[in-house]
Amino acid sequence: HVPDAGVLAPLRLDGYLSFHDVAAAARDFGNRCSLLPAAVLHPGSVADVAAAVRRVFQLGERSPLTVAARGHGHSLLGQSQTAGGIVVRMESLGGGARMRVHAGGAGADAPAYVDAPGGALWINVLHETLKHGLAPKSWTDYLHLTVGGTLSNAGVSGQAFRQGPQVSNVNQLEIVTGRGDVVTCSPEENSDLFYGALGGLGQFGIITRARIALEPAPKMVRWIRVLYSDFASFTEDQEALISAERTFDYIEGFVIINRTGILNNWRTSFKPQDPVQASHFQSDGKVLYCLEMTKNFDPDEADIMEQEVGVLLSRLRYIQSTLFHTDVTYLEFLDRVHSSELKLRAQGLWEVPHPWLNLLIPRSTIHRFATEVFGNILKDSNNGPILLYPVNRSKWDNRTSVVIPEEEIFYLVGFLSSAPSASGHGSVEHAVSLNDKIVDFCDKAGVGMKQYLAPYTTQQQWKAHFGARWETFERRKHMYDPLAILAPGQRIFPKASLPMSS
Ligand SMILES: Cc1cc2nc3c(=O)[nH]c(=O)nc-3n(C[C@H](O)[C@H](O)[C@H](O)COP(=O)(O)OP(=O)(O)OC[C@H]3O[C@@H](n4cnc5c(N)ncnc54)[C@H](O)[C@@H]3O)c2cc1C
Repeated sequence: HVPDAGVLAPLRLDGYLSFHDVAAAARDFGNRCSLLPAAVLHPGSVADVAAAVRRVFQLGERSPLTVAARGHGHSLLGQSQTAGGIVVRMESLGGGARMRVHAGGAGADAPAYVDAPGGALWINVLHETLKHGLAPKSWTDYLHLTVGGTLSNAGVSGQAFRQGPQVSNVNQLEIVTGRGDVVTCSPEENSDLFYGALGGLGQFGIITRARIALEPAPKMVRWIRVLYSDFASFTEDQEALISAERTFDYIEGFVIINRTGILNNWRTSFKPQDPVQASHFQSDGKVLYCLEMTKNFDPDEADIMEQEVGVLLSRLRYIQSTLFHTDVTYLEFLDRVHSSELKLRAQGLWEVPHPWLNLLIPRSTIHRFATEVFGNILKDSNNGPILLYPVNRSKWDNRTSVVIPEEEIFYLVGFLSSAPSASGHGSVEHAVSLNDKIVDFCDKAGVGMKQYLAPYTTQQQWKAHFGARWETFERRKHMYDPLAILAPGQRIFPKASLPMSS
């Protein structure tokens, strides 16, 4: 049943409604789910977004129409799609011309920020702010994602241990609610909606603008990798680094099980002496752990950076012959995954299915988790990079909708699998069966895991995910999107007349 999006036709829009590109809006990065919308709205203004949502709201609960904001469509399982509804192409409002950089003044009273459209790609926010010598503080590993898309999840990368996730670095939002109202919100004004929308999986409104905190942009980056064969030393060093006062500016880590093939190494453009490809280092088939760090520096003060890095490295217990580093610009470092994307695209390997699994594991159970997962479940193979790095809970604002483990330190563990073949080890089925084993282990062993970018398909699962926070999440839904019009692809609140799809 395809509902009639023609009900939007009488609207006077600054942009336009299209019907020919519905197939493209039924795809995402996960490439495992395809829900065909009735139409795609290319908004020319925030008023267009509000008018479309308001119209659907006015149709009432008997109308099956829903509205899905689509960022860059980098969801994994249809989260930015809608079956038979309206997809709002947020990138139409994402251009640099709509960005406003406020350079701020001296002192803490006038901090710098940028007002960026919800549909702006982070790479474009970076380009725009760099013109003023400024940059956002917290990132994702990949910048071709939208502001509204990552803020609806959390936005986590190697800066989060110090700066918090991206949702901790926003001062104000402009939101179109599920009633079609345009609301400005911040910690001081409409704070319930502000915190609800951050990590809110698009459930309470469409973010049309975000005020993002800025800092002076670093010029250069010393980018360092070292290897460990011992998991305990690897994680102890990571934890010591994220807890220290004077430390690196970015700290991540990854697990190296299978060192061959572009699909296992796509995540980075780290060039000069990539340890992942360093053939001279023999590990006898053992699992290796790579600690990745950066130190920002001004080329005029490279000596100071060298000294500081030397002191920091001297406290670590990595395998001494495996220290690799390179110096790149801040922009090159932040945009590092994009060059790999281009290589994969050239080989047709970017559009393959991506059965990713992202977990947040408390510090107290990370060893048990690693023993089972890397020693047993994934002993011989993996289908893509595996990230593993700690962050501190105190940097996450617990008033947002983001769900994280209870402990002060927890790990982000990302299994970024690709499934290039229809059967065998490279298939979706194989990757999903490994993911299921990992999740199953976590449940049975009481690991205290929470999923990030969770692909749950029933409200029961979501209730378990939110735990004690479910009541607040549900209350906010009734308040801001009472007809459950928005982001139906998250499968949290089915619109009354629509069956829950999986
Ligand atoms: C290669 C790659 C690397 C990644 N690296 C990281 C990483 O390092 N850290 C990290 O945290 N995440 C990472 N992600 C995940 C990323 O945060 C999610 O894919 C997220 O969905 C953002 O993608 P998007 O902007 O394309 O949004 P979409 O996938 O289009 O949308 C995501 C969800 O948000 C909703 N939405 C979209 N725009 C808005 C808006 N303006 N207002 C309200 N709701 C909206 C959609 O309806 C959907 O439910 C990565 C993803 C990929 C593909």
